[in-house]
Amino acid sequence: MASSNGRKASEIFQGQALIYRHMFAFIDSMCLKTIIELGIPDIIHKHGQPITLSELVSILHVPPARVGHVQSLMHYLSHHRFFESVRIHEKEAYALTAASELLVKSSELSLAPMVEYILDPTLSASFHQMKKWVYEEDLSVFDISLGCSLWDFLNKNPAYNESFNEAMARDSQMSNLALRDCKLVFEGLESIVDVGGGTGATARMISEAFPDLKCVVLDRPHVLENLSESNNLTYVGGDMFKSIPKADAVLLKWILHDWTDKDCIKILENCKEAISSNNGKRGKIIVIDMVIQEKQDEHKVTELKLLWDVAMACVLNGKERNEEEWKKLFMEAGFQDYKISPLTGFLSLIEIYP
Ligand SMILES: C[S@@+](CC[C@H](N)C(=O)[O-])C[C@H]1O[C@@H](n2cnc3c(N)ncnc32)[C@H](O)[C@@H]1O
Ligand SMILES: C/C=C/c1ccc(O)c(OC)c1
Repeated sequence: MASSNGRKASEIFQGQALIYRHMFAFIDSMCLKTIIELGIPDIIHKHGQPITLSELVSILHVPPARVGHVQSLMHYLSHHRFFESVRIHEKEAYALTAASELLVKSSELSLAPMVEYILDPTLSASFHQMKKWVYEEDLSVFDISLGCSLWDFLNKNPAYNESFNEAMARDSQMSNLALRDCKLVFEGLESIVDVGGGTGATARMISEAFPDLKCVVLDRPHVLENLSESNNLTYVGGDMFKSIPKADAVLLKWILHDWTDKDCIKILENCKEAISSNNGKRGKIIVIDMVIQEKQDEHKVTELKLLWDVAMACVLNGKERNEEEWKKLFMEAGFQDYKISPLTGFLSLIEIYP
């Protein structure tokens, strides 16, 4: 059977399925948010073994009439590997997977604060402004819906500021898992400044792994309130567009994807200035960010990187870049050479040399 436009019906139905998948993608987000709010990963974790539906709904005090709905939620999320469905004593039970272990709030690696931050209704509702955003030069979806940039919004709202910083720190804990093995990257350095280093989750790990390396975190003053310094870890409030403390190396983790090419070049020039006066030693910039590699990467990995690209474009007019785009930035900022290495599943580590 062919339709009037000549496509096979089966192809048309695939198109329909793709539309329905994307139409309901926000319900994926809400399912994720809901299991965190209900504390289901925490309950299974505390249970110490796979939990049956009846045990789960009893702990949650779910009214009998709603048990079937909780089952639907668990069935759907098990299909997506947030839970593993196993049988114990002839009954279906749910176990944690690698993904839901990361949603246990007490876990050192919990990403629950990241999900809660991203899915806050005020922030996520801003994405309804994407049509306007296409036409408004220079405005982010936040500029349109909240009347100010993300950074100004965070400055004005301490609760959001704290939630954002916590979300970013959680991501840094994750990349620390890989970064702590990159000893060669930090070898020979006497000092490093983590520009836009947030509350210092990355710098703290580096300062502990390298007790002789002097680590400085530069960030907006609002981010740095009430943080405790150590022997080799200090915090400086400031603006990376104005000046960056001098050091042998500069770390930029998840900074450049927040900014336009023009802003990135300014930041990189300031970084170059910061590493310029270390007694003839060859300093470097260490960038941790995504590199879009459509040819090498698995389809799913590229899908995630391209989704981040759209997200960063919406929230900050930023972007994720492919190697060519990165190279262009580095050369325009006056650097000679760079080396890209894989870090986590989707973040790369790029060393840039003057
Ligand atoms: C996406 S977060 C990344 C934080 C941290 N590097 C990480 O990966 O977890 C970007 C950081 O840049 C900081 N930032 C934004 N504008 C800045 C500026 N003008 N000077 C210094 N830091 C800035 C923000 O406060 C925030 O901590
Ligand atoms: C809703 C805003 C989220 C957000 C903003 C800036 C970032 O760099 C980021 O990635 C880690 C996420």
